[in-house]
Amino acid sequence: MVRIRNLHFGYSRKHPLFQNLSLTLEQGHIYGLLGKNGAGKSTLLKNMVGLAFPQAGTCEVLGQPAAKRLPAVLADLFFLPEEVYVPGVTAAKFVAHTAGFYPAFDHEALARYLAEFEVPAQAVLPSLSFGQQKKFMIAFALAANTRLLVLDEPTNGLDIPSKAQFRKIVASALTEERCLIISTHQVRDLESLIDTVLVLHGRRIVLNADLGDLAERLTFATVPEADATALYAEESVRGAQVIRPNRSGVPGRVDLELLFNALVSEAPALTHHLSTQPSAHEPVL
Ligand SMILES: Nc1ncnc2c1ncn2[C@@H]1O[C@H](COP(=O)(O)OP(=O)(O)OP(=O)(O)O)[C@@H](O)[C@H]1O
Repeated sequence: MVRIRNLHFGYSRKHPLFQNLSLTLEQGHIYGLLGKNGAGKSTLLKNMVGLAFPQAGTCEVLGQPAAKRLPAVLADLFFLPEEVYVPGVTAAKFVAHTAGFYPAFDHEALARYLAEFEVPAQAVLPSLSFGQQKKFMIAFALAANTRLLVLDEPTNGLDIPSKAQFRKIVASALTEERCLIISTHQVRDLESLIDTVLVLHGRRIVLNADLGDLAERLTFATVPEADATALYAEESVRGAQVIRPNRSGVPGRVDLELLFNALVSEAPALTHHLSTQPSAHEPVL
């Protein structure tokens, strides 16, 4: 679906955002792209959808260079930016004018998603609240039924019930043929939704791991005091939050926020554990 090799990119030559960044994304998965503010999540997504061009290396989407923006690729790819723009027309008119660009567009699914999100289907789009506009565009993006769907910070601006509706709708829209990439810095919004976590840090992808695999390798706990078994520890009001090797092999819950903090603080014991422990999956680091 997406194949990036040795990508170099920066808005100025002096300050590269990515250096030798490589990443492969497959169909049938929901990827969560995590990174600190300014790490370059949106920019990486823009490279994938052909809105920013590699300075070196390659970025292929659906087997074609993303930068070529071939019509056949664009018909099978939907990118929803963080800031949504809606024209001054009704939802019905927007759909009538735009759905035709996506041959697999599913009108019934759109009606279902809008009902779930409680967005009035007949509204003039700019008269909707910002959150409602965003929900309308998320529903449209999912209904476009493209094989590749790229959502940049989709949960920003959504209220608490809408975030749960979002997770339910997105989970229902995944098929074996589709690949969804969702960027966020609000880790908890995606915890129960994604199956693979990508962490962008220090100009490259420092983690590309299946959540089930991580749950088999690591345990996450809050303990009175961290000891030498901890791969990473963080003080909290309730004690020390620790990541340890999972010696039992029984998968538990992955605390994405703690894992993210550990990775961006470049905890050497964790990095070593993840890069050396045997796994049924590809090496994660
Ligand atoms: N069009 C642009 N021209 C110049 N610099 C840019 C442009 N877009 C982004 N940048 C810079 O590139 C860096 C990465 O920005 P980007 O929006 O990709 O990060 P992000 O990880 O998505 O951040 P956030 O989590 O805050 O949304 C930032 O320092 C930003 O200022």
